[in-house]
Amino acid sequence: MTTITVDGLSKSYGSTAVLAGLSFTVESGTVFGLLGKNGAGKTTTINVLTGTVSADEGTVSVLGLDPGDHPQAVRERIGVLPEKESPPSFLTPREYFSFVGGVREMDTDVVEERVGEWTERLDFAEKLDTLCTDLSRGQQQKVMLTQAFLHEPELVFIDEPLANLDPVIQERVKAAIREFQARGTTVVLSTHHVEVAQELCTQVGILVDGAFAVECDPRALDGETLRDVFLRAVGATPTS
Ligand SMILES: Nc1ncnc2c1ncn2[C@@H]1O[C@H](COP(=O)(O)OP(=O)(O)OP(=O)(O)O)[C@@H](O)[C@H]1O
Repeated sequence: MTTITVDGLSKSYGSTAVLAGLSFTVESGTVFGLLGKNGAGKTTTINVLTGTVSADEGTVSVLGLDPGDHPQAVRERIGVLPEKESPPSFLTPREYFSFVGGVREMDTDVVEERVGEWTERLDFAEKLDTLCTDLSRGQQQKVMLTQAFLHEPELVFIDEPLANLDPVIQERVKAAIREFQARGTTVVLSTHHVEVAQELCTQVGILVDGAFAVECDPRALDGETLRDVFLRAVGATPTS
């Protein structure tokens, strides 16, 4: 089943063309990696797919819906961890998850059970009643990851999943992403960590000049690393 279809997507901010005829599809159960240099348009692509930024041209379908026409319906069915986002400073993680569970119309015992699973997985149970403003950057990232997966959506968008996390927790997040993928969840992640993308993703697209210069399955590279493919795609010379 196809979860995302993008056809001829273009987006400019004023005179700055960011996306120019971007086309791709994402099948269900894929971990799709969006790669590209700073400013290549990864966040813009995610924003269009999640209905927070409108497309100038092209057609976009997410879970069978056009996020430009039905942003709320799309957002109800997806999980998102946006770039540079922090949990509300004035709430504790427990209060925030309760709020998110309410918006997601989840039963309180289901929220509690999932929060229990995630706090154990990411090792932050002792911080559940600390104001988010007093959490470290990594602890805030743990809270944001938890909220993105809390309602176990069929599609999750994550901008830099491993940002600020220590190596132990990074491994646990990777394991969680693989576990959700095995259950059929589709994950779209944007990252600068090409080694992580090579490890986790079943499909990647490298954005150059507003479209994918390369689209590949990083598990099927012929004796090359994804880093080499990336450097070549963006016009830099791979190191040996
Ligand atoms: N709201 C906006 N108004 C004007 N320009 C914007 C806006 N949002 C993004 N841009 C510009 O669009 C381009 C693409 O930005 P975007 O955040 O999508 O890139 P990115 O690939 O996610 O970058 P990075 O890897 O640095 O996070 C950049 O040149 C950015 O300055």
